[in-house]
Amino acid sequence: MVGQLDAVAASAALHPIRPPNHSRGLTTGTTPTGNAASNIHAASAESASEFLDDPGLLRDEAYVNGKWVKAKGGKTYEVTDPATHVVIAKVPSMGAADTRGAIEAAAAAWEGWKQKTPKQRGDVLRRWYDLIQHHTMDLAKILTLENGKPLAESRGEVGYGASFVEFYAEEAKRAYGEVIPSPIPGRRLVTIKQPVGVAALVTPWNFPIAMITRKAAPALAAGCPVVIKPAEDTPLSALALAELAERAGVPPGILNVLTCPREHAAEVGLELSTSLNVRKLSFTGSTKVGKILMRDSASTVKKLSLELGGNAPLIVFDDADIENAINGVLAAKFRNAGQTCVSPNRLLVQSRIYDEFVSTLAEKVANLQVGHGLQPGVQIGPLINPGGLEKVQRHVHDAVKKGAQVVTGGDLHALGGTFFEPTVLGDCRPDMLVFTEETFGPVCSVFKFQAEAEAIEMANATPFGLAAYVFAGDVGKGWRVAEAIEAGMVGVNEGMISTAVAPFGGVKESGVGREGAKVGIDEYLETKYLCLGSFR
Ligand SMILES: NC(=O)c1ccc[n+]([C@@H]2O[C@H](COP(=O)([O-])OP(=O)(O)OC[C@H]3O[C@@H](n4cnc5c(N)ncnc54)[C@H](O)[C@@H]3O)[C@@H](O)[C@H]2O)c1
Ligand SMILES: O=CCCC(=O)O
Repeated sequence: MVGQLDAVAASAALHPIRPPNHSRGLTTGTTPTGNAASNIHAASAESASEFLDDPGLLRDEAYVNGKWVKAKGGKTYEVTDPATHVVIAKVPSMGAADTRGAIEAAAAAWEGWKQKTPKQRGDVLRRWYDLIQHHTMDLAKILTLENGKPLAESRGEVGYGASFVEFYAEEAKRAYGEVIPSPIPGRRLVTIKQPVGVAALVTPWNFPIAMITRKAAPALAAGCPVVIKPAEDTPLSALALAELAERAGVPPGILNVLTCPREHAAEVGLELSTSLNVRKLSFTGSTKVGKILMRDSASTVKKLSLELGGNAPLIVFDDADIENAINGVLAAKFRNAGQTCVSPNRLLVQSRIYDEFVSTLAEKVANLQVGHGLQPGVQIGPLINPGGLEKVQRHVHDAVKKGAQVVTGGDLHALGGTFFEPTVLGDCRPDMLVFTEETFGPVCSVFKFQAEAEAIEMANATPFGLAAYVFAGDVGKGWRVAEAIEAGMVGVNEGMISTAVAPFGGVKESGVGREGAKVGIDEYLETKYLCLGSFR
């Protein structure tokens, strides 16, 4: 089946980096240096069968109703390695008609899945979890190949993604209802939880495994079939997950994966959001697309979860443990080269420690190793695509033009392509794009503040409210500021806050609903109230 895919997948990792044409001339400094990274020979394998322990995980067809299928029109589109721009696979270019087919399959399969006991569904999820864990290394390689993040990070993401499957395998059994004391004699009032129905899951490229499992695991546990539309850049991780779901015994029609290029995303999204058969839509991605899906879903009044963009503040008070704060920044900011929705976007540092903080941070940032994610020791991979690079360049350019100081980095990396230098910008101000928009790249923008109230005001001066971070020696102050910040999640003296057992989500234009934790399964359940009369 894999055929040609074997060769391209492996050769991608052996290919020199080439700059995308339109990355030239966008920065204030040097332009890409062509194949300066021609020393990248990250994979020693000659073919995917050597590259992967289990080549069967590399699928180049979509998965609908328990079958591996092509697009109805027979067309495909190319998936590329963002580090080399080499084509690593061609997958079905699906559209509205394919989407309708997948929704119908899911709707038809629903009854059988709903009728299984929660324990039976949990057992299937447990097998899926075991398989994901068993194939960690292969899944991580596929992830790095299509997303670009360092292999160690990909392994971390596979573990993180698997933890949602494990959590909801257990949680399936705990979808409890309630017995409500009746205010009227002779009645008994109870609630039961029931699966909402077919769930459409639209996911981004930055965490191609974890963003799927964070949605699919609670949906399946609750008794909902899913139709997954992964991001166009990273369909291979989704297809590998579907392969493992099939092996785990997920019945036909219960988990479907549609692949489509960016130009078909709107028609697929419209079909998912307007279909009467789809009763739940869960989306992770930009606020712009989230608003479109929210608007279109109104026509069928769907249950919605939206995990959208952020613009996280990270506040460092002058009594903070500076080393801990810098480690927090490094951990939170540079995950996936800064392309993480909870990455701190605005570092707000109190004036007394500002200079020391900026110079120590810049020293560490300058030492981060940039390269192909499959190369040992690499800490920062490429940006996902030329569009992502252009945004980072535009933000840095705007900041410098308005008076920011480039303390380290600030330009395209010598590797060329979509690699950008890990950067620290000092003297940033609120009129800059780095303050008003999410940069989504390896850029630390540092702002100075004098007083606590000013820091809170700056932190909240955004329509977004996903994550925030506070570093303070005085725990009372850390708590007080955490309460005052408008965000769904706050790390206090901690930069790594994500875990399957805690609720993940935002306020304001960062979204609605929560994923993970025990509340995550409620997003796929309806509460039904039963009033039993005639009790004597
Ligand atoms: N809150 C979170 O949990 C979270 C997680 C990851 C990314 N994000 C946000 O996502 C953004 C970057 O990711 P992105 O570029 O993939 O976002 P995006 O919104 O462009 O794409 C996300 C998904 O939506 C699809 N899509 C695009 N247009 C669509 C349409 N009209 N209808 C239906 N689907 C459509 C894409 O194909 C992809 O699968 C950032 O703003 C980031 O903060 C948020
Ligand atoms: O980028 C979005 C998800 C990141 C996370 O779950 O920590």
